[in-house]
Amino acid sequence: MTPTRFEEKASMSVPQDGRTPGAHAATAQIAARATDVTKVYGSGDTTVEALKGVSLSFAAGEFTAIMGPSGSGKSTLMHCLAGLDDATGGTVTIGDTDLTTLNDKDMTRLRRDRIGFVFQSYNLVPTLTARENITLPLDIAGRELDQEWFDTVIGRLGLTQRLGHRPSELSGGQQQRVACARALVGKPQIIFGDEPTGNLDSRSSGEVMSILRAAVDEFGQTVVIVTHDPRAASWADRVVFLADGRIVQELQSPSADDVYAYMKNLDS
Ligand SMILES: Nc1ncnc2c1ncn2[C@@H]1O[C@H](COP(=O)(O)OP(=O)(O)OP(=O)(O)O)[C@@H](O)[C@H]1O
Repeated sequence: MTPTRFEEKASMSVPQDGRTPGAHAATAQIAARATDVTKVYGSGDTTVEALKGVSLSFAAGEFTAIMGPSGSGKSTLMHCLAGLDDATGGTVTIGDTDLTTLNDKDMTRLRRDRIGFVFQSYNLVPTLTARENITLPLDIAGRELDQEWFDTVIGRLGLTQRLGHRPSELSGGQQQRVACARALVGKPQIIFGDEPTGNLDSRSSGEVMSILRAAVDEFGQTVVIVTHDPRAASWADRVVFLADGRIVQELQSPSADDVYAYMKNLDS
């Protein structure tokens, strides 16, 4: 991503938590960083080296897609970045916070307050309405809802008429939009998506990707997703490819065809 493009995006972003777009561009350059991250599962004969020294930075206001063959370490990397799993070696930072220094309580608080998640399986609470699902993380944290921001997000996601519905009364695409709203309303520094379009048809998939794109372009957030879908990846500013636990390539603003061609190359 060129600096010009970043500055353009930062100037369009909505101020958050008192930050101005200018300050966003000037100070919050790196939203997350992995430095020489390793991850080993098991021991002895069953040892699996899932990550073999991954170093990667995520600029604030940037949209990154992580791709690679099955078993290449994508989910492991995302889980380590998001504090859902511990790295075996190396460091992971969210903003200025080194995750390896946090105890369980502080880690839970960081995940709750500074990270948004969108999962393939939506992870909505079936007994709660869409509105209750969206505000649940804030309710648990005892944080006040920013009603204006809530209305902006809900309007942008086309959920205004669906807030009273339970997940079973919503389509898959609508459920994933509720999950996106849940990730956005708390204004987290960074949103992680683990195959957020994995269960969706191409239309719903496009809707969800356009929302994540808007989270970056209009709301100034940072988004990192894991995906197998070249079309989904083409919404990102850059696509990072993993193979066998290592980063093997990065493409800047690729088309779906570029991504597809590189994946074929990687498979062969
Ligand atoms: N809990 C675990 N215990 C042991 N091995 C694991 C565990 N989780 C992942 N692995 C192994 O680590 C490697 C990387 O797995 P990971 O799920 O990160 O890959 P991935 O690229 O996300 O794959 P996929 O695209 O199939 O979801 C694989 O060899 C996998 O079998």
